[in-house]
Amino acid sequence: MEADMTGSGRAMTILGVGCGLGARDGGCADGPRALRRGGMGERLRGLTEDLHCLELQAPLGDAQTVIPRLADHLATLVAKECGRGRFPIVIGGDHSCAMGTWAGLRQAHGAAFRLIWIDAHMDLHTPDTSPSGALHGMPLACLLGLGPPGLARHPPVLTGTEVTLMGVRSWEPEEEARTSRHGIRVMGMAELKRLGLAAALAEATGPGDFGISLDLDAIDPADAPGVGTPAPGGIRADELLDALAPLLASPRCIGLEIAEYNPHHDIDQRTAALVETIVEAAIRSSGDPP
Ligand SMILES: NC(=[NH2+])NCCC[C@H](N)C(=O)O
Repeated sequence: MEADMTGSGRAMTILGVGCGLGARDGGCADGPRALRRGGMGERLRGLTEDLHCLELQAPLGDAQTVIPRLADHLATLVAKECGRGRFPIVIGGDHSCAMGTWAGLRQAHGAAFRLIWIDAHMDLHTPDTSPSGALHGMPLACLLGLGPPGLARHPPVLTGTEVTLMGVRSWEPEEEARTSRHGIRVMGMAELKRLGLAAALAEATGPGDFGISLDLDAIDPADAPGVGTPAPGGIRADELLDALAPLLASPRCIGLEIAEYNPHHDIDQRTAALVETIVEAAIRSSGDPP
């Protein structure tokens, strides 16, 4: 992807995806709107000459019908923005948005890329293994081509060996079996502590292009309470920010996704502020030399 350099960094497009149908607690459907009403877009526009903000809202309907369509729509938009040389930042909504984000990037990005999936959960279910039936527990499986027609991506967007799962601490046995079967590298909290987050991320990204999918529940609930499926013992927000900022500055970073912001559970706008800080880091660093 050719970056469109406009003095203050590369051109960026924020795509909000107002959908919570994939989660049991659907409050994350209000995430993008809450961020917009809180003034995030305006503040970020003050930092860069070239920021576009788009927002998709899930129509009424059942998850099985709406989510595959929304994913296709999002994929088309992401591919279009990338094709124009713009860096895509997708903000969920529940994590099922990943089915669209990375399909779009696969469509638009000529070369192979690795995906860093930072999450408390593995999101590797298919409908026959899921304990909840919730589609936000399935997006990574769908990207690997698993699951029923309509949900599974064909051809697969990624192979397991292109994916690293980071920060996971809540999963079902069938998901763990899939990580081994598909050769997915898993870095749990103990390994992140041992390696240090920056070194772990460097290993996960490898030498080539990469994308980042951040489920906010990867972060410790003390720092990011505004999520629907919190899991104790997560990554501390300041450590994540420190480790993530240089990656977001890298020209090898082809896209960023931040999912699961649920304003109804947020405390003192803590999670909203964190989302904004991460996006701000992506914008500020984009002017840095490679
Ligand atoms: N993206 C998420 N927050 N996923 C949570 C999934 C939780 C659980 N593994 C399930 O499938 O129901």
